[in-house]
Amino acid sequence: MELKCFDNISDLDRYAAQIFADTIKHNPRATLGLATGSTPIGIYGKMIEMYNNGEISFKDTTTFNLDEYVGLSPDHEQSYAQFMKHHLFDHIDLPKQQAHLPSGMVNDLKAECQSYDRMLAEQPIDVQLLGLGHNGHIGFNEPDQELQGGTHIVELEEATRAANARFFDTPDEVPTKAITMGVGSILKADSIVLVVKGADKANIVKQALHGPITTEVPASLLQTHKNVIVLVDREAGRLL
Ligand SMILES: N[C@@H]1[C@@H](O)[C@H](O)[C@@H](COP(=O)(O)O)O[C@@H]1O
Repeated sequence: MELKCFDNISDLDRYAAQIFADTIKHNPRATLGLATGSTPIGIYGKMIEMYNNGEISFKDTTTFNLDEYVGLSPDHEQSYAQFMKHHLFDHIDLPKQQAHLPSGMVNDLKAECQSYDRMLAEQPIDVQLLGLGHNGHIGFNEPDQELQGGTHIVELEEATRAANARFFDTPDEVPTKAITMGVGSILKADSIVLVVKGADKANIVKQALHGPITTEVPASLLQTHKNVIVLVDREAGRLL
């Protein structure tokens, strides 16, 4: 695992975006694993700048997002589908049919999980972007006695719902379930970029990187991957 600590958030965001840009330059047909949450917003901003400068094009890339809420339509303002449109997809040349998010709106969620896994198997992820939940979750893989390998439906922890309530009008509106890529699928990515920002994540990032490998801290399983780069700001990195 490689660790890089940044004094300046803009430098961190540029560094992360450059990893994705380099991947696309090396292979214009690359498959990118994308994440939501507040952490990647600045990174997407830098990717858009690079696209606008003519440095990169997404026209032949494929993207897979980690997760989506169950019960929110892709038009809902707080759906991850809207998040991605707003923060990245509407500003770049990625063809719509090459941008994949699991759907939390279909009747047969089990079939949706299987179909997402099939697509992931056909187009393995070259580089996966990850944020970190306060409880150590990655995607929406919550701490548990066991973790699932493939895409599955998860019951969100109250703490996770509370953390994400800031994006909704009222806390009750935060969905109770999500569909998420499993830890197994995340670990299949060729390389992983874990980004952690803010003092409130200092403790959990320390546990994830230096604590025991345990399903109770899903991000700790990243210690088993051969090619992970961890980018932290000064506050998040203060205990490392
Ligand atoms: N499912 C997402 C995760 O993919 C994300 O990493 C996490 C942290 O979010 P933030 O970056 O806003 O702290 O929140 C959500 O629960």
